[in-house]
Amino acid sequence: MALWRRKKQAAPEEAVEENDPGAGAGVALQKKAEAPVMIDEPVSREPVLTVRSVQRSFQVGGQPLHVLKDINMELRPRQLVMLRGRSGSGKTTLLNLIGGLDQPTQGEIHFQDYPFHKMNDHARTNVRRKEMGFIFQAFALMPLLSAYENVELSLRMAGVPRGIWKERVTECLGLVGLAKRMHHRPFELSGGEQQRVAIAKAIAHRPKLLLADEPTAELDSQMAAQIMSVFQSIIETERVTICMTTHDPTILEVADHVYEMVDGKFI
Ligand SMILES: Nc1ncnc2c1ncn2[C@@H]1O[C@H](COP(=O)(O)OP(=O)(O)OP(=O)(O)O)[C@@H](O)[C@H]1O
Repeated sequence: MALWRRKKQAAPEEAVEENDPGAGAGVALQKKAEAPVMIDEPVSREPVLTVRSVQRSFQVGGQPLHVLKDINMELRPRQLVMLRGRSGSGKTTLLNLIGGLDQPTQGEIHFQDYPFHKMNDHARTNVRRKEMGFIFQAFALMPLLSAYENVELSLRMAGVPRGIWKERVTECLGLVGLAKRMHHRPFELSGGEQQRVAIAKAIAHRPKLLLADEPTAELDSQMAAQIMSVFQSIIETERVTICMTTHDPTILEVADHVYEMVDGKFI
């Protein structure tokens, strides 16, 4: 049974919760090839992000360690792109560059019209706050705040006017199927539910690009499928592009593109 169908555009609340592991429903991800055609506004062909001839080295014990070697890639509007590779292959290093958290040793990174490779920390931080969402360990949920307050915090940080917080927080928690868990704190939620709050938090300020580092790593296969279903859903409803790292071969089928990384290069 498909977990979520684009044609129907069901409320994701319904889509996720009908597949609650407790309900015994089977979880099957919707393959890209089977996606029904939607009548919608045209999607721009301009890349959201371009990576050109990027290298990243670190000095370790006085010697250069070449972690990324001539990386070229593109992220297009409303794509779900996965970076796959063994531990230590360089996925997180690349995601950090894409997100403007770090800069390349050589090469160019363009996020929309912003040349990240030339911009200073402050300028990249400003772009990141407004235009990007992160699902990284370092941007984890605040343990003492409820799901609602966690999402609200990200709107506050992004400088979104207070008057629209309530509506947007409620909307985002609904999008990830957590309308009924709004006032729970992280420890009162399952691992998959916590990850869904992290998604709501990352998309609340309407970023163009959502970056996720191993978003399914701690989850069982059914919960991982739910997270991928939420990603498919928000690509449509929020018109966001998603780039994520993964080790998990079972979720690759929902990607628009998979970049396979070995020893700092794409193969
Ligand atoms: N700041 C740094 N200084 C020195 N070496 C680093 C630094 N950051 C990453 N590395 C090295 O770069 C290599 C790639 O690390 P990275 O975290 O990108 O791999 P990964 O593919 O994300 O691995 P995992 O799947 O385990 O998270 C590793 O050998 C790591 O030790």
